[in-house]
Amino acid sequence: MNIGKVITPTPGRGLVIAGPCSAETEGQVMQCARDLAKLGQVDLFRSGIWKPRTRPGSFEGVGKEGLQWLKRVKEETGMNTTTEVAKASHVFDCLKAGIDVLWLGARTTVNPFSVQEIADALNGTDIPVLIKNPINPDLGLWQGAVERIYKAGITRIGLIHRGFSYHGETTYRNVPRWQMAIEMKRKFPDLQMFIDNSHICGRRDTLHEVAQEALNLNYDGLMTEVHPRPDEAWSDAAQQITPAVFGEMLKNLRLRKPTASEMEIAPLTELRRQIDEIDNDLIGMIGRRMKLSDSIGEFKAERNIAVLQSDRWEAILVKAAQDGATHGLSSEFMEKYLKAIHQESIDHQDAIVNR
Ligand SMILES: C=C(O[C@@H]1C=C(C(=O)O)C=C[C@H]1O)C(=O)O
Repeated sequence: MNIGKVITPTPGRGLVIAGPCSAETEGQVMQCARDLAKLGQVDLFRSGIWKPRTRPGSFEGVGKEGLQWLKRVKEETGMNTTTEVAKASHVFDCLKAGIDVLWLGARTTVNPFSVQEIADALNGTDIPVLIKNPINPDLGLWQGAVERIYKAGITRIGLIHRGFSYHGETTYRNVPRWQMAIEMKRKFPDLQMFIDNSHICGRRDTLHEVAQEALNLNYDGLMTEVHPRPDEAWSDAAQQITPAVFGEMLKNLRLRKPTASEMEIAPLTELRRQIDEIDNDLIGMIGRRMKLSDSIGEFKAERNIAVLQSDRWEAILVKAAQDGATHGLSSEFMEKYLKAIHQESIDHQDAIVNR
């Protein structure tokens, strides 16, 4: 793949996409745009024109009319503009109105029919496209959307990480699952990656820390929802902030260098060698552990005993959580690590008892 940048990087600072969740009135859009333009750091002004809402009856966007407001934003402030498209007619309307960048929302990425419809509508154009992750943590859908848009001839594509829907207690509106984004960066190293901290957080007080985490992970920039009067916003009020608060946040974020010169990172060579050695030892030890599990599997096979032994497993989990804590390992990590080991151990024994 030969993919170009959606936004040309500005040395020394991260890229910034900002604007209200929804375009509500011309006045609201223009006020937000003027205040954001004053910050002098906004590369792309965002605003939802068509809003995919979970249930009917809530504000579903102003529609086509709002595109003219975005046009005015560009004329008056010089900022490029972007909005979400969810079907072919949206694409045509945006192209006609001179919108600079389009984005596919999470509810679109999740549906290959919709993505293909948009890809077909884009064919023959060269407008840049940003693709949000799908609602559910399915990397294939995110990857598939990139491939469909690329096949339509679009050569400037970027990714927006907006987190994943999660059923259960969490402090996030959409859990980040950073590993999913790291994996997408591995698959598509040329694509710019933006953090949509607004949709991950769903609230104002954690926006900064999530944006900073993304910069620590070498993201190219952020997309944040900014509203002149957040509390009065017609959609997603709880996660929007004023242009002034946003400006403060930008000031306090620290951009990290992607890497450093060979000479500067030379001291890491020895530490990395030691890590390689430990990884090697760990793999060897896990292999040995599986051999013991195989022997237990043989024993169970002979006597027709169940593979899963819940009491033993529970005892291992409890002890490991304590041991892990004494070595500074989080209980979340210990649990994930042991579950992976346990599953491999079960798979080994299954192969034996099913023989
Ligand atoms: C190895 C055993 O079989 C299973 C695998 C376990 C493990 O890998 O630690 C623990 C309990 C069992 O669910 C066992 O019974 O001890």
